[in-house]
Amino acid sequence: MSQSPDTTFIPDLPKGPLCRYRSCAKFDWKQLKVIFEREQDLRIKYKVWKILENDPLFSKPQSTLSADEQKHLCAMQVNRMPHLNLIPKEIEQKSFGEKTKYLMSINEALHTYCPSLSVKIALGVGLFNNAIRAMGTERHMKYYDAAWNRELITCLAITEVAHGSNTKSIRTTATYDPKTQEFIINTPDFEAAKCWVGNLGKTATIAMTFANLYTADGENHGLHGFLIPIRDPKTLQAYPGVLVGDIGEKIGLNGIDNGFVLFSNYRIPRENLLNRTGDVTPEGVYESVFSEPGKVLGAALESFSAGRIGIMQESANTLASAAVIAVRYAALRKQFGPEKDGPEVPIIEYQLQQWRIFPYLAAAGVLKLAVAELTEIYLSIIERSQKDSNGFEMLTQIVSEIHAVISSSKPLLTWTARDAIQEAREACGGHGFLKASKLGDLRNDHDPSVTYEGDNNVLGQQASNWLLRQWNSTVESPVGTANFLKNRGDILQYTYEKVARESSIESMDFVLKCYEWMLCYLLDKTANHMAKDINAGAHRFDARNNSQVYGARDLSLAYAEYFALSRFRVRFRRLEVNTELSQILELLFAIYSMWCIDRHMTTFYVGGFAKSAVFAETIRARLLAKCSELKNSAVSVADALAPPDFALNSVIAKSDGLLYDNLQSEFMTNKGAFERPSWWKDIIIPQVKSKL
Ligand SMILES: Cc1cc2nc3c(=O)[nH]c(=O)nc-3n(C[C@H](O)[C@H](O)[C@H](O)COP(=O)(O)OP(=O)(O)OC[C@H]3O[C@@H](n4cnc5c(N)ncnc54)[C@H](O)[C@@H]3O)c2cc1C
Repeated sequence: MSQSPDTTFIPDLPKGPLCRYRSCAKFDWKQLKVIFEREQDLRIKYKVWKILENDPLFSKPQSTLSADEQKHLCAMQVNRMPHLNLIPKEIEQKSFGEKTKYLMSINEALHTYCPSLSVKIALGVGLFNNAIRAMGTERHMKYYDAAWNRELITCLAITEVAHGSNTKSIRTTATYDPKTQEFIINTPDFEAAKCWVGNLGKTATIAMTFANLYTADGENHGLHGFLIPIRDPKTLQAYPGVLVGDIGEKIGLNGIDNGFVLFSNYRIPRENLLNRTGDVTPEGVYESVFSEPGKVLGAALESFSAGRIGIMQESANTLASAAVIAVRYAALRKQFGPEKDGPEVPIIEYQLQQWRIFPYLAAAGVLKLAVAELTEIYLSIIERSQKDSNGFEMLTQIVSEIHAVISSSKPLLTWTARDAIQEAREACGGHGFLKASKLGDLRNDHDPSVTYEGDNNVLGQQASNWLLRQWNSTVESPVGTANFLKNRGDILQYTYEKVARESSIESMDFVLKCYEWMLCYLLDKTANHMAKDINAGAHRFDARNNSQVYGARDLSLAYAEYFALSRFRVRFRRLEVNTELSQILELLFAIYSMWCIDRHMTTFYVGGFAKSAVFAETIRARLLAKCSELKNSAVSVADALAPPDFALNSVIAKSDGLLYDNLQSEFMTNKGAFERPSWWKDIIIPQVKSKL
């Protein structure tokens, strides 16, 4: 066994009522924490949280701010960033992968503190600069530096009023004028106005905008990225020809100014075309490294994968926060007891409560590790592509598998977090509905992540399309996520009895074999369904759309779960940890995987994998037994997943466990709690003289 990592930088937790359960755990929660997250990443996060906690600009507002106040505060906080020295100079010497990982850790820490803040920075610096790297050339590096130094406020404008998911139908035009060597940007009508663009509403000074590139001969060369000045950076006044505004208050993320813009024959220099994949000569001749315009768009959009990975990391943290709040609360909250006048039982003791919240705690642990694995794979591929002289071409080839993993995993992560928040809200009863519980803010700020950077239901189809291509031709899986498909003949013959004979149901192998069967079955079913429709004369488009429900959609999600579970196993096997840590990790795997299989139960029976009730009964009994086993360790697992109190910021889940003291202080000090309302006179009914 290797030496234990240093955990002394992780602050101890205060003693208090949670120690009743903490003392039952057999493992060291800090050691578990550095399994969920690398020591160096955690150090970065703790540093960020400490800096924010000590800066008054980041102290929590006493009351809910208006949308405009939130935007103001968030923009001020963004401006404060360079002065906080979060990024050391040495980072420039690090490899691309290490540097990106460093920035990702900062992003995660900021996101846990305030999603608006991290998204605003990610849009304004991270995504913008990634896109410049992927689509721009040397002449655009000045924008890269300016965005990094906050001299420019940037945004990414893809979506239009009438087109979001279907980017290919975007209608903004950029027509080249060889006489002046400029592009003329035009919005044909309101439906083609760019909209929902983060940072654009009130602040952006430049927009990376996707528009159809037309040459003077009238030919459309497809979508390209353009750097379009929006506002004067000195005055924030919009330039003539640019009609820009804010779309108004949203359900959450109101620290970000989402905006719309219409361009009226607005001219920009030729050099503002991001020309890594396609260019226009000064004379007006279009040149592209790709023969098909569609490929240009695909390659360009691929640079947004890093954003989706960021969303997954953030969602894993949101999922963890929701589970932590629910678990700590359940350990402290008591309701009912066996004896009429006897002591009450903490609600964590109830099987129903365990079954509702422990799968999310387990999911947080498993998915955190899976996302870490995916991040490593992704960064290593990008690094390889950058070293290769023909990097872009290579990236577009290898990336299709990673794209499939990302396209299925982003929905899995964001939906699991969404569901965890709601279950946690209910699991914390009325107090969970208090704004100070944080669950409402978690919900509202997390919610759009199922839509942006690719709507989950649309994105998932890209994964199932890739899987179907593997199924219908030779399997090409350089990352190895679908190599098992080569063995489809045998796998389709699997039954529960056969798999259970070969692999103990306690083992990770058992779970992965169940998944391999399910994926082959869903692929077979979906492919046959499509083929049948096409043979009957249906258009391919309709055949694909009509094979989503109970087919391709389930396939995509199951593939993401399979990826997460199999990468967890890879990481688990690599770990050199003591028995106690090993056992708790296996327990989390067992709970999450049994819970997932239970949710796919219909498929296992419809597809003939299971025939008698034994399979369902075994899975469910095991899920309940494992939840019960986790009960005494759940608080410590939650501690290992939890950010510090400052970032978690939930009055019902502080690490001191003083639930009612903290609630009392919240009730007693909330602004205006004891004040007569200013409008009291409006509700006084004039007293009629008593007739008595
Ligand atoms: C908070 C927030 C921030 C955003 N920030 C930005 C930004 O900075 N820049 C930017 O350009 N955009 C941004 N967007 C826009 C975002 O990218 C789009 O909303 C997203 O791509 C989805 O597009 P849409 O809204 O047009 O939905 P649509 O594509 O119209 O989808 C509507 C519904 O139809 C379903 N649907 C669509 N097609 C199919 C199909 N083929 N099969 C089955 N179902 C289908 C979808 O699943 C969805 O439920 C942001 C959005 C939000 C909410």
